[in-house]
Amino acid sequence: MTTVIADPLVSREDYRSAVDTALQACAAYYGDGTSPIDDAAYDLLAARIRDYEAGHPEDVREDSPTGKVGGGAAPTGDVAHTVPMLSLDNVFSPEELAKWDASVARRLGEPVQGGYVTEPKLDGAAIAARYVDGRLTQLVTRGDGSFGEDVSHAIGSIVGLPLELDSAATFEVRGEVLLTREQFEAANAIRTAHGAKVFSNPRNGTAGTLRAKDRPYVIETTFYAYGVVGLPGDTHTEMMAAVATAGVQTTAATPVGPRVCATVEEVQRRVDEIAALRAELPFGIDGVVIKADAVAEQERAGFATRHPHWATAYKLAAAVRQSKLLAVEWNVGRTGVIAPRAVLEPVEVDGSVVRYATLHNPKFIRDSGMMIGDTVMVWKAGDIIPRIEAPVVELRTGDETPVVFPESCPTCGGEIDTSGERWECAGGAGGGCGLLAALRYAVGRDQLDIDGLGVTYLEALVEGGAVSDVADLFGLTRGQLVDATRSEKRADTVVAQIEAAKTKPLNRVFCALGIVRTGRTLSREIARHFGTMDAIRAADADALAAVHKLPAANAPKIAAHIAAMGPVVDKLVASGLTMTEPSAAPAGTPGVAKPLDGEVVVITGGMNGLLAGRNRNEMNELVSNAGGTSSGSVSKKTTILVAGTGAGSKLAKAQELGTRVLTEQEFADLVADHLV
Ligand SMILES: NC(=O)c1ccc[n+]([C@@H]2O[C@H](COP(=O)([O-])OP(=O)(O)OC[C@H]3O[C@@H](n4cnc5c(N)ncnc54)[C@H](O)[C@@H]3O)[C@@H](O)[C@H]2O)c1
Ligand SMILES: [Zn+2]
Repeated sequence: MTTVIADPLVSREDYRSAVDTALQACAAYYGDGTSPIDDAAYDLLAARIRDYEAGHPEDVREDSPTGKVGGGAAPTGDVAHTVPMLSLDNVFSPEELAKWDASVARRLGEPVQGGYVTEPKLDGAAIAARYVDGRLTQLVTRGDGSFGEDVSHAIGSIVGLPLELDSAATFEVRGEVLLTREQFEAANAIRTAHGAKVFSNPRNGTAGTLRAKDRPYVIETTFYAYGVVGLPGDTHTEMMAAVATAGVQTTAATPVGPRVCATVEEVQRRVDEIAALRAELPFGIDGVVIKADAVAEQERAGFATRHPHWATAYKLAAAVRQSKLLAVEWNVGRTGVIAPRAVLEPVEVDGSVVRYATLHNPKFIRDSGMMIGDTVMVWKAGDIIPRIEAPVVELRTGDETPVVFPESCPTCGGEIDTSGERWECAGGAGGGCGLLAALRYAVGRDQLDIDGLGVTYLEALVEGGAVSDVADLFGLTRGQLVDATRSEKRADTVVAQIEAAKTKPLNRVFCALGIVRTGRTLSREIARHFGTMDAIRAADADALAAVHKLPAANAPKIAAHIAAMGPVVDKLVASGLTMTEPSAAPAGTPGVAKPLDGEVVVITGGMNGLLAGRNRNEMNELVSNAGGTSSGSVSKKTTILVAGTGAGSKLAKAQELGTRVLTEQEFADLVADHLV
């Protein structure tokens, strides 16, 4: 594909190559919707071609797109249209609108008497839907205006086009098939799940979807009627009302639905109104269509080859433009989410200059296959944040480079939690950029177990400023919790859970601090080793390195983080949390003998009876409290295997090695003193 020529065409070669480019663009645009150039680029190209042709009539190619529906290159089928399906003329300003109004008056020999009806110019694909005796029998694309393709395979997947009407009417309704913003999101999720390329914008997705056969999945689209052949009526308005009565969807119920205007000034006001509503609509529009309402006046005004004289499209600023992806920035939000943002070559979209677009999350970047240097289509969704979806791979030059993903938090340099779709800073636990992640961890079942505080509620508390570290959870009032959870009942649950959290042993409290390089197991070891929070805080790196299982290399980082958390710990102490470990065996003091001293225990299968409902971590905690060491896999070192229900390969292995096997009941008896 040659690139678009920005300068006027001077040579015959330039002209011929411009026509080739335009034809290829049209074939792709009306075909599977994958045109590599945006509408503004196409319109410029088409204007250059028109200008050249005006000055060089002898050079005009027969297949030139000028004056043809679909540029003469849209895929056409073999279904003849009952009445031609035409394109629309354009106006871009109040002056041009006034001129157009004057041209209609000239053709009529007097100003329009029946008024103009304004409708949204829906941005999808035109289609004719044929109802015979009340049943939807055939769908036909616009094609070249005279012949279209049969796309009846799409019947049943288009909202707004019922399979059967209430009456046995026979008529052909015309309108636009489109993907609403919601359907677009759903479509791309389905495409991603099937390993297919995401659609770059709703319009592209519609064209591709309509003509695609044999897809292993169904993509739902929406239809809005804007014309009808075969229903009686003296005005466009009356006929569209009849379409709606028959049960086919029109735009009447949308905020931008049809309105009859007596004067061209009134039309202009409605255009401005629709332009202002554009961003909030559930579907994309690229203009306002203005039609003489009276059928008699339409007939008198007549048709050009490509468009009717009695209608025009007032184009709004382009909502989809192409640009280049210059870089990807990674920003850490207040809740610790590390969000990618596209830096774009500045481009005007829907009337404003766009420099950045959202990229949602790392998975989105991977799924779209985007590279730095790629050409991308930029558009505005319902919100005003500009978006890009997929790169135009046809325009790659080979100089594109992969997007680089961060390996540490761009703000604090801490670790990144990449386990979810959204990446989060896991570095600054207890505050800073990882706050939300830290809080979620702290309230987890294996830490403070305040599971009534789901992420949404935590977010609300953080956003509202009520919580800025883990300790703040213990200062929350019932009122604040009612506000955050929007429920008295939920708030009471949380109040009780917060109260219960105060009785959790030191290992849980320590674990909730989210100290770097420590997890549940190490938190238990540390709590057991030191016995009290004071002793932990007094420990230096060397003292920490003496803890069982704690790698000496990590000790300095852990010590530093514990020190940094001092103020939070002070607040926790003040709130009355437990700062001692019941089963602690402080170094040097000979502990009381415990049932699992020296044992290496593997737990497998589901727990019942006295142990019912304990998850793996709680079982490990129990083993640890009873003096043993737990392990995840059976080896020669294993001394006890606890076989719960459904124990499988681990049990077989233990039997093979001659390891002592205990039932859950036997194990429960053994550690009975430590069951709480
Ligand atoms: N990017 C590309 O490669 C490329 C190629 C070809 C054309 N285009 C773009 O397509 C446009 C011209 O194409 P066109 O002739 O298909 O369409 P058009 O924009 O000139 O308008 C005609 C179409 O508008 C639609 N429409 C929506 N709402 C309507 C309503 N209420 N009443 C009547 N019609 C309504 C219908 O589908 C109808 O076929 C230009 O904007 C051009 O830039 C782009
Ligand atoms: Zn961070």
